[in-house]
Amino acid sequence: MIHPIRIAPSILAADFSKLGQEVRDVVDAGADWVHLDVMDGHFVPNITFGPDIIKSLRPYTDATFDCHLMIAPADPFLEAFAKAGCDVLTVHAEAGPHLHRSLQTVRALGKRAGVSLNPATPESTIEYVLDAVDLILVMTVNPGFGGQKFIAEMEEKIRRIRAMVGDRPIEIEVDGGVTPETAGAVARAGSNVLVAGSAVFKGDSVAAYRGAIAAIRAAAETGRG
Ligand SMILES: O=C(CO)[C@@H](O)[C@H](O)COP(=O)(O)O
Ligand SMILES: [Fe+2]
Repeated sequence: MIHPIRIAPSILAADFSKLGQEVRDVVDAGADWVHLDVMDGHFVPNITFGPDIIKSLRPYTDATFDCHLMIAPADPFLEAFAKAGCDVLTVHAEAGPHLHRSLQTVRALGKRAGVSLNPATPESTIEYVLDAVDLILVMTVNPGFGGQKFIAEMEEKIRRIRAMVGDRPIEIEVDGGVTPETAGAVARAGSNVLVAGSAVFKGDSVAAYRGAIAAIRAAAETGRG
């Protein structure tokens, strides 16, 4: 199944003193989804925000809220993130021993279930949960921080995941170091949702956000062929 290219700016790189406005601006600038990086200082060495902040951002746009949960355990918090207005809830395969249960819980909450793999985690980890998954997020940096360098070895992993998914209607997302320079390769390998934090928010105006999103989208469309 061919999904559209979607650009999902990560507000991790936005100005935290005016997050609502940043969300509105980046959607006005052409973002398809808004990527929300939730970090707990335990699963990853950084802390960001939780469901209350996400709830406060919800009125600023109708765009899909793509919630990347870098927390362990995740299960006790899934309902709170669902109620906060997240549309996609992605848990890390490494975050707990009962991945299938986490994914079932997300779907039971009426949300799309995502699973994320750290760079060192092989795609075989998710082979037996594919029918419980709506989205696979391939980390192309080690999670925890924005502005890191894209790990090129992940292109092969995306390709293998694309083949493993087959005809299932699963979206493949890439996250970390995505720029107009790397977008073509990840789209060619088979991903369709491209997260970009610093590449978008390094701009200082809505016009700059629009230019960056358009450049990433154009590179992805060209790469996909
Ligand atoms: O999940 C993460 C980091 O853990 C990402 O979503 C980053 O926020 C992406 O930032 P850039 O690499 O695009 O600057
Ligand atoms: Fe992320």
